[in-house]
Amino acid sequence: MFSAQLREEANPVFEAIYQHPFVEGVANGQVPREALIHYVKADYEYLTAFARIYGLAVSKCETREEMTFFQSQIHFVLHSEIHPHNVFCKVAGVQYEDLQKMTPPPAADHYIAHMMNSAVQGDMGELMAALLPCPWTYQALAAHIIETKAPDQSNPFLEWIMFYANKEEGMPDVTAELCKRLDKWAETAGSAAKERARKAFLKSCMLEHSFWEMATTEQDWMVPLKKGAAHV
Ligand SMILES: Cc1ncc(CO)c(N)n1
Repeated sequence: MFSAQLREEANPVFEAIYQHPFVEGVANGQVPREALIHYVKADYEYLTAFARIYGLAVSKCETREEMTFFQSQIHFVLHSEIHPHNVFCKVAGVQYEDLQKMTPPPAADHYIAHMMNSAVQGDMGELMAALLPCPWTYQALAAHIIETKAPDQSNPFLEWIMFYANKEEGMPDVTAELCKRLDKWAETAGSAAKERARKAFLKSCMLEHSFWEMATTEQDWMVPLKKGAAHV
């Protein structure tokens, strides 16, 4: 299966994500407050972009069944994913509303631009391949935390972990859905198209890792502008 091949090739990136200090901090129930805040600020912008990209996906669908899937994902990103953000806000002791106006730092900006580019320039396979590491790496890292740490109520991130591990009632398995659709696409796609999808997938995996690093180091643009001014 195409998706299984991609997953195999990306394995070093998945392993690096499991070992990233931010992810280990979630596993151990301790992440620096500033890193949590930086993450939520950037991820709010990232998920807004993600919803737009799912909108572009809707515009490329051939069938209503596909449209229904992507529109349900828009709803998931805009509404359900508020929950894990609120878990981080609660631990950091901040109001979610106060974190909703960031200019995405370079790594987040790069990831957003890569997904947008794949959606605009690519076919449906490339688009899905660029989007897939988002649910897949989170589901995998959450499953890895459960397996290795068996977190309980003493971990303040427990609900975050359970959310992304897909342990909540009625949660759709987005990773499985996207894999199924990507594999179906790959059955008839040519080798050049599959190569573009492969590259888009691997780059998104790398950018997932960069995103954790961006949060941990509180990455920002190099030159500060006047306070409150947005970067271009
Ligand atoms: C950067 C990033 N990747 C994946 C997810 C999971 O949806 C998220 N919220 N943010």
